[in-house]
Amino acid sequence: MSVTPDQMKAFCETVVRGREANPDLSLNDYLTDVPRLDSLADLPLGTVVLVRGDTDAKPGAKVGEGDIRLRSMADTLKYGQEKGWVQVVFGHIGREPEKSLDKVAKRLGELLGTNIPMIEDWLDPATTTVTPAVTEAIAAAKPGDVIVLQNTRKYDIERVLWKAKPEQLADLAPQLAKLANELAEKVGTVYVHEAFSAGSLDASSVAVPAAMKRVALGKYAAGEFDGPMQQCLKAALAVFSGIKIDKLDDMEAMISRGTIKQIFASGSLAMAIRKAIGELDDKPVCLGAAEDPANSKAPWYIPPARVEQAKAIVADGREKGITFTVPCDSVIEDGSAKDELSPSDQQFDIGPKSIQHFHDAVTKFIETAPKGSVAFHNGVFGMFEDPRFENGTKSWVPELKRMQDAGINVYVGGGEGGKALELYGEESWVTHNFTAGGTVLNALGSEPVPYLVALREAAKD
Ligand SMILES: Nc1ncnc2c1ncn2[C@@H]1O[C@H](COP(=O)(O)OP(=O)(O)OP(=O)(O)O)[C@@H](O)[C@H]1O
Ligand SMILES: O=C(O)[C@H](O)COP(=O)(O)O
Repeated sequence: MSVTPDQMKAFCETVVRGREANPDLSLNDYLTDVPRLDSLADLPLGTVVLVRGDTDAKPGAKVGEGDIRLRSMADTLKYGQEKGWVQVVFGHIGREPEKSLDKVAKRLGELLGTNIPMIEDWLDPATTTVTPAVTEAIAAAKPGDVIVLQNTRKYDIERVLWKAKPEQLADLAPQLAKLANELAEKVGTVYVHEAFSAGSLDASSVAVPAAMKRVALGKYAAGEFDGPMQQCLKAALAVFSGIKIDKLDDMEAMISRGTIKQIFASGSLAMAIRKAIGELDDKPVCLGAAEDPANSKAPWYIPPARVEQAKAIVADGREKGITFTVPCDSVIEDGSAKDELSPSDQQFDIGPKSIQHFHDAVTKFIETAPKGSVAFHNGVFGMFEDPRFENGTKSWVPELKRMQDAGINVYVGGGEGGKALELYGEESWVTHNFTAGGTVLNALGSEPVPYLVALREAAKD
């Protein structure tokens, strides 16, 4: 089966438009429609299977170090090995095109107890043609072998959909169709997605499935959606922090599901909520440099429209009986803490009063929430990579343990929040720490997970 440019355009439109394309579909609708790995059980020995892997990892010296995403792929790859498939794993590492998957291939080999070759140049970017190195390696492979293709982001085509508007898709579709058809023709027409964290609009995860005869979601990714994610859909407390202001959209979507009783907002994005509460309660709040239009390009800039959105969230939330807990002081550039920011101050962390405020709010949540309630945490409370601004995050992590010790089920949405847990606490302090930040927010929030949209579309035919 090959995909025409027009079909690719329509396929990518559905993925790029996301919720707008299918406003009535929930996460669970996507999960119902996407086939699972077991649906491929009938594939014969020697079938070549393209596996979009969770290769964005930093394997350390020993197994267990920096390779959680690679270990998460092991069950799916072992299943393929037992079936005697030839599995061709491809995926990205980091954002820089020159980064290499060499250590990833080596660690995957250690995990599977086999030698895994990596093909350095697998695509001719000038013609979007799969190279003979790939066809030769596949021809030489034995049933059960695994082959890794170098970092997909090495080739520009991988990232063309990232910022694409629907009206640009007609121009992009021919080359995307060529890529998908080349892989289908020269590698194989069976595609398994086992990259839970690959939430971007990468060609390998959202365009390539369009040319595939059979697609399936890998065992680990399916387990994360079917298990912990289902619990998070029932969260009573959601903690949103970090710098990405668009997390307000996800907060809104989580609230609309009706289970949230409390929102804690911290980090830079909390400033929008803090200002919104100030305006609603007639107690004006200055956000300092974060609301100065001169900084409108900065990632920590809070646009007026986001304050308006936050006002609507708080007003609507209060009507539903939801309480909002936000910081009441800030640590600024010189390391000092201030209750009120002046126009030139930039917030880098929450201050000591806020740390106490969140501690007290956790105490109240523990006292009032029934045992077995769910708390979901995303992000970090300050620029924690700099020791001067780590206190807010460092003091928050033990609060997760305090909740878990009190019988609350605590889920951490990966990303920087997951890193902070590793740094200031232990995995055992929470019920589950996801291996991905963006995917978890997509799944719980306002937009569907792009690869689930693509798999669902591909499975339709
Ligand atoms: N004032 C601030 N408050 C919070 N984070 C900040 C602040 N200033 C800078 N940052 C940086 O922002 C990053 C975290 O923000 P972000 O919203 O990206 O969270 P994340 O956990 O990476 O998100 P995701 O869960 O989506 O992966 C950290 O690297 C942190 O240092
Ligand atoms: O680390 C991650 O969150 C995933 O690998 C996705 O990476 P990306 O945000 O660079 O697409």
